[in-house]
Amino acid sequence: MAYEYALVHLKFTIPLALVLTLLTYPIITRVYILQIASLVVVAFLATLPWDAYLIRHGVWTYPKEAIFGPRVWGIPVEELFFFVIQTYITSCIYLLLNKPLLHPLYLNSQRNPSSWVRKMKLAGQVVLIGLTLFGASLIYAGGRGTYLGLILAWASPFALITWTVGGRFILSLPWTATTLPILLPTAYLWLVDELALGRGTWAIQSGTKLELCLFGVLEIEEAMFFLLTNALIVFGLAVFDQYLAIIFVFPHLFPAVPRTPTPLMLVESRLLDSSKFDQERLDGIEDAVQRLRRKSRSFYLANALFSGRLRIDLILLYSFCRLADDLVDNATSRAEMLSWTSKLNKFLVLSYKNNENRHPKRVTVPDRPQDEIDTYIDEAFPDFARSPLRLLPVEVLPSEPLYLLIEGFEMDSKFGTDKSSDAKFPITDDEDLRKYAHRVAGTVGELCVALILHHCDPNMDAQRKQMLLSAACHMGIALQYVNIARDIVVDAQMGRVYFPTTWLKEAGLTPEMVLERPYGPAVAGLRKLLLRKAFAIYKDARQTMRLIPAEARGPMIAAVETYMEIGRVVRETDDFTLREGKATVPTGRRIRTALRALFEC
Ligand SMILES: CC(C)=CCC/C(C)=C/CC/C(C)=C/CC/C(C)=C/[C@@H]1[C@@H](COP(=O)(O)OP(=O)(O)O)[C@]1(C)CC/C=C(\C)CC/C=C(\C)CCC=C(C)C
Repeated sequence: MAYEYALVHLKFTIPLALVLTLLTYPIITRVYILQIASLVVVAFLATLPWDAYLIRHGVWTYPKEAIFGPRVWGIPVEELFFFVIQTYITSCIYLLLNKPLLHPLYLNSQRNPSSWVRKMKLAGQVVLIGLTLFGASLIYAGGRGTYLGLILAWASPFALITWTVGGRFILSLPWTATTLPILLPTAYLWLVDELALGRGTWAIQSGTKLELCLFGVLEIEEAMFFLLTNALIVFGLAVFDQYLAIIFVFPHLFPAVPRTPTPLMLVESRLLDSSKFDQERLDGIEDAVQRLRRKSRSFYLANALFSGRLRIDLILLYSFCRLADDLVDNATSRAEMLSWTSKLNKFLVLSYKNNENRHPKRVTVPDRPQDEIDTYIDEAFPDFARSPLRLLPVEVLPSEPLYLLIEGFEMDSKFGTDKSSDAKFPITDDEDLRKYAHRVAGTVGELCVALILHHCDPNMDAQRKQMLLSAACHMGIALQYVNIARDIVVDAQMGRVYFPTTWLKEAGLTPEMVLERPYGPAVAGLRKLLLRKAFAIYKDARQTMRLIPAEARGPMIAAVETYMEIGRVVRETDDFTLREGKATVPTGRRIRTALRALFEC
């Protein structure tokens, strides 16, 4: 029996902790490890004296034969371990449920809280003050309310502090990010507690408890203990995430953020007046996330795997790329296409010419004077284009790939031009195809790597950096080939045929024939040829992804693999189905692909 309590850990808490470790391992970051570690220390120090008091006053008792002996301040080491493992379990569940969220999007409640948020925050404070006073009164009265009083009088003040500091943010998060990570571990630990109480592993001394059970032999006080302590853990993590979100999302407030924000930065973030928040930036990031969600399931899923400022900058880069591509694709004439590419080029010229000017302005507060670039954006672009342009992180992106990206769109503008010129189908041979793919996608890979290096390893040696940039460029080409292979029908409807004219000739086709009938055995053969090339390029570049800095490696591999899965689906899909338009990867397969990528990297 000496190991009865230890067996509770071996059977119930440690296995769950191991499973959660496996699940969170691919997405956990250094920042999050520090968050959990800090919380474990706080939980340990806050619980130790309280626990020792309960044991010294006989509220909690442990049969000698249930524990294997060593105690700290009279607390069995198995109990001390419980503080740690409960905090760890609840923290991992919180991480898994919060990872998909981009926490900066929930900062609006700091500056413009809804009346509901205000009222609920106040209500929470009133309830927690009430619980504290009620707990104190139960302790004062002594007797059967003692245990419940000790729980309430100890946990409620800590909950009141975290709720006061983070209540608006907590209330603005989805309930799946706050209530669920409280209830799931609480329910699990209720069951564990009920079993342990039933087996006599530990006991609550009669005369100190209300003799009420939630179910079975689970005392109401024990149920309240686990509910309140898990709420404390989640509130604490949410407060951390609130301050981290402020640090990561406002470069004008925190221009240089180390890979792990310092405690001083967290304090600065806490003391910041929310009037200094750049609301235009928050709204622009929200707009970018919606654009990502609407336009790319692959990259929307993958983006959730990234963290910190890198995640935000990748979303902003995507938003710019997608905006530029849509402006050109939605144009109704070549002249309009070229008008957009010309305006985008001028935007880049102004941004990079004024980069030094832009840089200070980009880091100033939102009421910055309209500068040359902002004025140009307002004059030359529609409303929906303004935030993707304004928020492009030009200060950390090389300009050349962006200019080449626009050149790629200029190649798109040649499709469908006047019948006489052969420019009607600008992809005449393999070289044109490769050049086009390099411009619209290889450049994107280079830009992604530039962001990764800036945020994760700014001092990477030149040779390794060059290897990454080259591989990223090739990987972008591979993804573009997949995109073309999938979108033959869709592209034909836009008057575009990306198969090189030389390929078509060899297959006995002309571009006009593909426009007329973008399916059938000959087209399927060309699609297979293009996918073979895509996977050959992918295979070479894929090896180099191991050089990506660790915290971005898994997520980036997941982004690439979920996109290449489109190519695998297209390879498996019969021509008739493809005729109906884009082949898509079922969400479950997409998620499995991303998880496999995360666990294999
Ligand atoms: C996680 C995250 C948010 C990543 C963002 C990646 C990014 C910035 C993508 C922008 C893609 C884009 C819209 C480019 C404009 C031109 C275009 C449309 C290119 C085609 C993309 C398709 O995007 P989307 O899914 O929105 O459109 P469809 O629904 O498919 O029509 C392309 C297929 C090219 C995409 C190319 C890349 C994302 C670069 C790939 C390379 C890397 C990520 C680098 C990998 C690193 C190494 C070392 C190999």
